[in-house]
Amino acid sequence: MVAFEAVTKTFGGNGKEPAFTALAGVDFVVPRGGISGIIGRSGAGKSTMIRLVNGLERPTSGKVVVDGVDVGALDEGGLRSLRRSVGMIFQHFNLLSSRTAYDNVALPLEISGISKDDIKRKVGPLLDLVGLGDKAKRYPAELSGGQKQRVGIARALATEPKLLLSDEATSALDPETTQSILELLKRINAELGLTVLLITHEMEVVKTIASQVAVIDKGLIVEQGSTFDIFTHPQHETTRSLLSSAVGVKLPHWVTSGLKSEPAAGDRILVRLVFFGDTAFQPLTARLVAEIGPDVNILAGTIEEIAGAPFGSLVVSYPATPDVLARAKRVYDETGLTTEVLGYVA
Ligand SMILES: Nc1ncnc2c1ncn2[C@@H]1O[C@H](COP(=O)(O)OP(=O)(O)OP(=O)(O)O)[C@@H](O)[C@H]1O
Repeated sequence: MVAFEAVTKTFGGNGKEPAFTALAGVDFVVPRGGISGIIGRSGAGKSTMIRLVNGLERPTSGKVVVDGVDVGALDEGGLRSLRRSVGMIFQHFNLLSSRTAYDNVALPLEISGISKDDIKRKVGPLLDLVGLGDKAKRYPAELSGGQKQRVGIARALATEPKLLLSDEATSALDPETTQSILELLKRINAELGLTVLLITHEMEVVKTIASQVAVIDKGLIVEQGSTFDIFTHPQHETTRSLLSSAVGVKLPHWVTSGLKSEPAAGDRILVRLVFFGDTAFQPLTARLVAEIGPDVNILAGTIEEIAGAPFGSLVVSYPATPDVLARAKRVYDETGLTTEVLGYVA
């Protein structure tokens, strides 16, 4: 649906200031009908990517292709029709405060020259779809953040786009409202078959709804793939650091403060066990205890859902003696459990 082909984008460079490279050669494909995420820190180049998709910027080199069309080569008329087929939602909703929810949703249809009757036929069902059928006459000031974003979503859908771009759409919302907006986006994606491309700095957002993700750092995609793979096997340092607060268990300070990289006699080993796929459904802790004996401590654990699949992580400790270590290894080898040695404690 969208393809970035060796895209670079530099800003400035024609006056006294040197040119700034916002995108340094990006290759990225957004499959049709899916939900894809681009995640990165502030200034990484996320918004620039979105602005290249809807033609607000042109690439310095390379191509951005949307639904078979080279966006950089479009004239004004071409850009207008592109923008009708690409909906957009924003962090701060961008609603007109002088217009009711109904009139905000109607705006893109008015601009397209659609008759009042046809607008009426469209706006009502759109407000129903986003759960605001009873708020048509409310002004933005009378709506909560989540409700405003629902109006934003209905407005973005008014021109029946094939692609929905979401620029930090949940960043200004509390966690509960964020979840409800993400659920709505998921439903729209499934019911309308709309392709969704979202940019965010929040791993939670990607984890909840995106089936594939690209991690951008200083204008380069450093890692991309299925959300589950990226979350469970992050390769790049930026991904690991973005993930650290979103996935897996946090060890208590009293554990981390005493952690050593080499064992001394009598120490215990701390191991993170990661469960996913087939291993998520096996009674592995019982097996571990049966094999090692009762001296297995569970220090922390969680099971969460990543892109719809279960992912568990459990931190255990047991004596770091050769005999126990060999028995534990046998369990891991036989079950295919993924493990990571975190260190040793006295
Ligand atoms: N029009 C512009 N002129 C000059 N520099 C720009 C322009 N637009 C973006 N940049 C620079 O390009 C870099 C990438 O910006 P971009 O807005 O794409 O980042 P981002 O990942 O979306 O960050 P944020 O999450 O903070 O919005 C930043 O350093 C920014 O200052």
